[in-house]
Formats: sequence, structure tokens, C-alpha cells
Amino acid sequence: MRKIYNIGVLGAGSWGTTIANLLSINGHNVVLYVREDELFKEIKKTRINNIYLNGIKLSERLKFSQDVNETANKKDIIVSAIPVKFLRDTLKKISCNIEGVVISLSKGIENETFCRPSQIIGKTLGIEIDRVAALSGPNFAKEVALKLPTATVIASTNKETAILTQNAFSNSYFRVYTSNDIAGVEICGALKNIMAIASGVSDGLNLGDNARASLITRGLSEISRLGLKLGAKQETFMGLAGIGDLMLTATGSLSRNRTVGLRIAKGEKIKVILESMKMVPEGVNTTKSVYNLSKEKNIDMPITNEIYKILYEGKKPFDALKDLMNRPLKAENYLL
Ligand SMILES: NC(=O)c1ccc[n+]([C@@H]2O[C@H](COP(=O)([O-])OP(=O)(O)OC[C@H]3O[C@@H](n4cnc5c(N)ncnc54)[C@H](O)[C@@H]3O)[C@@H](O)[C@H]2O)c1
Ligand SMILES: O=P(O)(O)OC[C@H](O)CO
Repeated sequence: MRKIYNIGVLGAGSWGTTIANLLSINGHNVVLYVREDELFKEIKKTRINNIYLNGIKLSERLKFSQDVNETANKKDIIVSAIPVKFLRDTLKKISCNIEGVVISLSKGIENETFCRPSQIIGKTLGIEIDRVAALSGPNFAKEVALKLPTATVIASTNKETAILTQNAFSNSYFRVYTSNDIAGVEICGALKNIMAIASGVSDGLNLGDNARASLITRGLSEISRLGLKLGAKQETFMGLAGIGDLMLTATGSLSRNRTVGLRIAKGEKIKVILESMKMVPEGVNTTKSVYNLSKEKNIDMPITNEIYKILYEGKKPFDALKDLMNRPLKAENYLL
């Protein structure tokens, strides 16, 4: 018999809604915080999130709230599904005591502080890091919402927190592994979005399958170099949150980040692309964080550099390609 928890999910975007629905299907008592007034009215009436997860009828047991404190109060598990740039300010609105564990679903690195989502959560809510976990892996929301078979990783410095979450989230179509490398899992989840933009640019320019596979491989090398410097464990890069999510996001047609790259390659301006998207492609902000962080840590990240220049300095994608290909030749070393 599964233990039943009281759960609050912060953020009714595509992933927050999907996970709230999954947890409700798993038998838990779940409240989903919906920020937008119109969406709140609509979702209560139709049980469909027509902005972020259209076409999926949500569980009859799922409850909705527009109050972050009501959502977070007296919960065994709080799930945070807020894009990183809005995370700190949203959490600051919570004034109730946090009694249980907090699970982060966000994939990004904060611009000014270089904090990972779990660090923002720990500091802002004033809770110890062993009550925080991060869930990450090759997980398109739509496929999980359609109950297609999916695997993922939940990472925490505290084994009990990871196992509690593993049991609460797992079901016949969602298989959750545990990890103790929260830094590695979050770094992989954030940085694969930069490589997905790069892969989208490459595909949008029709550079071919060789180029995409090369980008994924050298992208993983870049992610690993920075990740190891920041305390990640090497084996995490070869796992679901690492190569698993990188492969998915750099090749999958549902990726918002890859779509940004495809549209950039077709000549659209990043400002116009972002204005046209309700969903948040985290890789755009994360590119800025990682570009600056790599300079501070003196880590060579050529793909990230070029994506930064394309997104923030208006560099032409073909010029970025030329500069990437014309760097000094070297021996292949996964970490160089
Ligand atoms: N969608 C996926 O397939 C998926 C899978 C795994 C992880 N993630 C990650 O989960 C996190 C949440 O993404 P998502 O896909 O659920 O969201 P989304 O991109 O579908 O929706 C955007 C979300 O941002 C919120 N938002 C917009 N403006 C805001 C503001 N000013 N203040 C506070 N919130 C604001 C919206 O209410 C909505 O919840 C992201 O870090 C994402 O990378 C997404
Ligand atoms: O649609 P994306 O590019 O934000 O990617 C979604 C998930 O992170 C894939 O695991």
C-alpha cells in the first residue's frame, strides 16, 4: 500500500500541471497553485489547462488554489514547478511554516547569483538542504501527461527525502530512480537546455545528422567540465538527468528550447520568439548565467559561448558555426 501525502504544487505550467495530475492519480491529496486569473477560472470549470497542457483532462481529485500560502501550508510535500527567473519572488510570498520536504522541478541557473533551484528554495524558505530534492530527467510533460512510459531521477543529499519522493511519485508509467548528487542532477538539467538551443540552430540551418551528434557529444563534454568544477559527480553525466535529458531535448520535437534554436536559424529575433511563447524556454536565461559563470571559473565552453553571442550579441549562426569549427585542433579528451 502506498503512503498517501498532502501535497501542494506551485506553478501550473505544463510540467507543474502534469506532475500535480500524476500525484493525484497516485492517490495523494493535491492542490495546484494557478497564478493566472483566467486560467484558474477555466481549469476549475473544465479540468483542462488550455494554456500550458491543452487536451489533457485532469483528475477529478485535483484541487486548485490561487493562494501560495494555502498551497504550501501543512503539506508533507511541496513541489516547486516555477521557471527559475520567477522562483525567488514566488517563494518570498510564502509566509507559512514549511513542514515537509520541497521537491524542485525547475531546470535552470539564476542569472545574478548562479544559484541552482534547490539552493534558491533552501535559502528563500529557510529550510535545510536535506529537506530539498530535485527531480530531473528526459521528461516531456505532454508524454507523461499521456501516461507514456518515462524514467527520471530524484536527487537529494538526504537518502530519506529521496526515497520518500521516489515512492510518492513512482507508478506504472513513471519510474523514479534516486541519486545523492543534487548538484550534478540540477546542473545537467539546466545546461542541456543550452545544447538543445544549439541543436535547434544546427537543424534549422540543415547542417545534418553528423553535426547534431557532434554537438550533443561535445555539449556533454562542456556540461561535464563545468559540472565537475561545481561539485557534480562524474557518473551523473552518463545518467537520465545527463545524457538522457540531453539526447531528448536536443532531438525531440516537443522541446521548447530546441524550437528557439530552430526559429533563430530561420532568422527570427530572440525578443520576438520569446514574446510569442507563453511557455518558458529556460535555456535562454541559463545561457547568460553559464556564460558568465564559465568566465568566472575559467572553464572553456565553446558551444555556450557561441549560443550566448547569437542570443545576446546578435551574432549570425553561420559565423558562430565558422568560429566553432576553426578553433585550434586538439586531441579528443572528454574533459578538455
Ligand atoms: N514542460 C516540460 O516538459 C518540463 C519538463 C521538465 C522540467 N521542466 C521545467 O519545469 C519548470 C516549469 O516549467 P513548466 O514547463 O511547467 O512551465 P511552462 O513554461 O509551461 O509555463 C510557464 C510557467 O511560468 C509561470 N509564470 C509566468 N510568468 C510568471 C511570473 N511573472 N511569476 C511567476 N510565474 C510566472 C506561469 O504561470 C507558468 O506556470 C521549468 O524550469 C522547466 O524547465 C519542464
Ligand atoms: O521543452 P524543454 O526544452 O523546456 O524541455 C523540457 C524538459 O526539460 C525535457 O526533459
